[in-house]
Amino acid sequence: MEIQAITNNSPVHKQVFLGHANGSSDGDAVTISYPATEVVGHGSFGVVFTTQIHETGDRVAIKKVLQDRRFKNRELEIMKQLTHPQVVDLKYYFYETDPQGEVYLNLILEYMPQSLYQRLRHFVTQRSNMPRIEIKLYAYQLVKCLNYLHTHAKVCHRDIKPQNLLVDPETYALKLCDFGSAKQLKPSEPNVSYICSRYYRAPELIFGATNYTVQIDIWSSGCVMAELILGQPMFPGESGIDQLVEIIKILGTPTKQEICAMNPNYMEHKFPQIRPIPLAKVFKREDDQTIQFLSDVLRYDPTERFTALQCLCSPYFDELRQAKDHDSELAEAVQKLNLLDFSDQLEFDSLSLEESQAVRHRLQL
Ligand SMILES: Nc1ncnc2c1ncn2[C@@H]1O[C@H](COP(=O)(O)OP(=O)(O)OP(=O)(O)O)[C@@H](O)[C@H]1O
Repeated sequence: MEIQAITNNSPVHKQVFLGHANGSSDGDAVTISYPATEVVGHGSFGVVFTTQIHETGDRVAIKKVLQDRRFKNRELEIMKQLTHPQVVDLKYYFYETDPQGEVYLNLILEYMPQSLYQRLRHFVTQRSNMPRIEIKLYAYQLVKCLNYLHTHAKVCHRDIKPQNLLVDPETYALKLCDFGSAKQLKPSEPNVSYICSRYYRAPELIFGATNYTVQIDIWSSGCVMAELILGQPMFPGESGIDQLVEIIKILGTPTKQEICAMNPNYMEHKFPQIRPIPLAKVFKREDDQTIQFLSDVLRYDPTERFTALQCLCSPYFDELRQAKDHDSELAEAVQKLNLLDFSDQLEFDSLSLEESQAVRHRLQL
């Protein structure tokens, strides 16, 4: 879904709740005003439009979704808990009722100028490639975001794709949006496997697993990064099962052990034996570190697949860490985005003291 806005002059005044009030119920109410906007873009779950808050001058995106009165809105509950530089911030929210009595929830979000999908299309239509360093900056921010989401908030996004990654090509900032499919996964409770957009679905989801982990987001992230390099989806499946065929064409047939790691209940083991194509052949112009990173991330076995923290520590990102010693455009971007700053409370809180010291050392902090 794209966003657009047509504004007229009369401002709207709204009583709204703060996105991050203390306590679990609706927090403090404040009044804000903004130019009336007419919605033009429609998505599967609602509409998103953009405006500017008069009182603060902040540009925002307002996502309006139909609220089922029987349930708490999970997207709202999750967004209220999240604060991280690589997560689109929930500034305020409010409810409104239309003349038919339907209730809508409006999420007022920090605005970002483009999606990564639009950014990639810009290069594809110019018949050029996204610069390698731009890909690396986005990939780093994505795994930094996932480390926070998976280890601190214990949330799995479940719909990582270029359309849900918002970027600012001027600063190279990247932020994750659309927590409409996100969920806190509990090891003892099954979860539906029919989530995530097709090209980015982890193989364990295609195998129908209901005991999957946050590692499904890592697979999707690998697919996104591969797409930024190739200029097109790496696994463009035409249907649910064809998605698996596309994966097998490159990674080869999964072994029995790998199938068992993806879904121990999957009994059908009859697959044609296809040999893997080395990733160095798929990504002919990429260096060894890039190839190694992609092969660490695009693994069938979710327990073998790198975690977000292992991704952050990958030598692939050393170029960003080393940039701080140079006087360059890259050093400036890394510094302005605070990419080498980590919070013990938000990003390393699942680690022991020794582990977090070792990680800090590896991340050259
Ligand atoms: N904070 C934001 N700033 C700018 N654009 C945004 C923002 N949030 C969402 N968008 C735009 O709106 C689109 C749809 O947003 P989102 O994915 O949250 O809605 P959705 O109804 O879940 O959409 P979908 O059709 O993907 O299911 C995004 O792909 C992006 O282009």
